[in-house]
Amino acid sequence: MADPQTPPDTANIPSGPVVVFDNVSIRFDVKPVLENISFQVERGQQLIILGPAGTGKSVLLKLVDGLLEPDSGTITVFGENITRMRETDRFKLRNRIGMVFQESALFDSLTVEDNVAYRLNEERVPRDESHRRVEEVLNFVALPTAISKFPSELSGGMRRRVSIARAIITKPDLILYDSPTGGLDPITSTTIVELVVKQRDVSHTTSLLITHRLQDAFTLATHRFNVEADKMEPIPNGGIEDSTKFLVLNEGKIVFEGSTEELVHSEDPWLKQYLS
Ligand SMILES: Nc1ncnc2c1ncn2[C@@H]1O[C@H](COP(=O)(O)OP(=O)(O)OP(=O)(O)O)[C@@H](O)[C@H]1O
Repeated sequence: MADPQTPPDTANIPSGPVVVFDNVSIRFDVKPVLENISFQVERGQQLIILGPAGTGKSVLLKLVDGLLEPDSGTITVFGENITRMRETDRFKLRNRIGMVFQESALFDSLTVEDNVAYRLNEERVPRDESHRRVEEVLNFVALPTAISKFPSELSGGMRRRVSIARAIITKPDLILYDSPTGGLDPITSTTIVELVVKQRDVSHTTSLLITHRLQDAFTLATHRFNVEADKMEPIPNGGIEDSTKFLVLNEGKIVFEGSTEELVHSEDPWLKQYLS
């Protein structure tokens, strides 16, 4: 690879939005989960998805990754309509997307190295190259000594780092984070948020990120990664990261879409209550 610190090669991404939902609906049995959802994510943007439990946030990410198909509407990713795509094409598309699943979703029987190299092994990348890339990416997530360990030997925060390493090893054009800080204590959560900010600011990868912690969402929106100092810092003068946008879902519908400033100044009573 693919030094994880260099920006992805975006030459093969057509210009225009990276993700477009046009009037997308999905139901399970008779239960509507997402209804008439339309939004788009521009290249280099970070879309933070908020909303109460069970409102369809994870389903939305799975639709982007082609793991679920909508009942109606159209989803375009990298300029391609993925709505009724053949599985082989969908597989190729997924190779360009890094997914950080809820609760890490590591394979317990595989070492950290084999978890992180999973996609490289699928692509039959030679073992020495794969090993080098795993080392690089584990350095990026500040976990170089965990390479031979099994997930059960790691803390929750370390497992989350491994999961991020696995998602970024292919240098994806799009990263989907499903609750990367879910279930972690506040201090560990901040270290994971710092890693997400680092990945965002070093590589400028487009991303969608679900979080239940409003504090994490606002940290993402108000901080940047200082490469020289190798740490996250607040944007000076109360600045806002302007590539950050918010989407708030409630009961399967979009109740807010816009910038950080628009979110915090919204007069919508439900939103004010949710954010309080
Ligand atoms: N494969 C599935 N089959 C049936 N129902 C499903 C499936 N996936 C999700 N659901 C249902 O869809 C609804 C939305 O689920 P989803 O996981 O997207 O919510 P969420 O907003 O991510 O919730 P949380 O914040 O708790 O993670 C829930 O009622 C869930 O039970």
